[in-house]
Amino acid sequence: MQFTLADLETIVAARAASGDTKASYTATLAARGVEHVAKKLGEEATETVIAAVSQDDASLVSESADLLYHLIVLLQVRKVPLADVMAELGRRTSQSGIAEKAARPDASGAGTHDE
Ligand SMILES: N=c1c2ncn([C@@H]3O[C@H](COP(=O)(O)OP(=O)(O)OP(=O)(O)O)[C@@H](O)[C@H]3O)c2ncn1[C@@H]1O[C@H](COP(=O)(O)O)[C@@H](O)[C@H]1O
Repeated sequence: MQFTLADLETIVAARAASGDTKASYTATLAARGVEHVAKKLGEEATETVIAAVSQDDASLVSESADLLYHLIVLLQVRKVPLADVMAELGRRTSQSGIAEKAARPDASGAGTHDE
């Protein structure tokens, strides 16, 4: 069976709850709080961007895994279930991203999706 983000969320929740900062990187991150985890997530996002534009596929896969892991830890520290994120993504499948952006209250009708 394929490993899923929900499986990772279960592992991360258990490791964060363990408080075992000697044995668990997750526990170390969680103990340092949301601001530290958010900073790490930003660093991993930057490393993923660099891999995307200038490194090979293996590097992009590795940096993407780091990015998703740190996002799961951030959600855990904020006590936001991954299921809430998946439900939001599921809700969005009812329309295209372009239609969604045009329907926003602040949409001016000008501009493109790249802005
Ligand atoms: N998927 C991951 C995962 N991806 C990345 N990392 C860690 O994220 C860190 C990123 O490296 P960096 O160089 O950016 O950070 P660092 O310099 O090591 O750390 P800082 O001092 O900067 O905080 C490394 O220590 C990686 O080992 C992960 N650590 C844990 N997991 C998963 O979480 C599970 C539990 O891990 P522990 O909590 O460590 O038991 C593991 O079995 C994995 O399934």
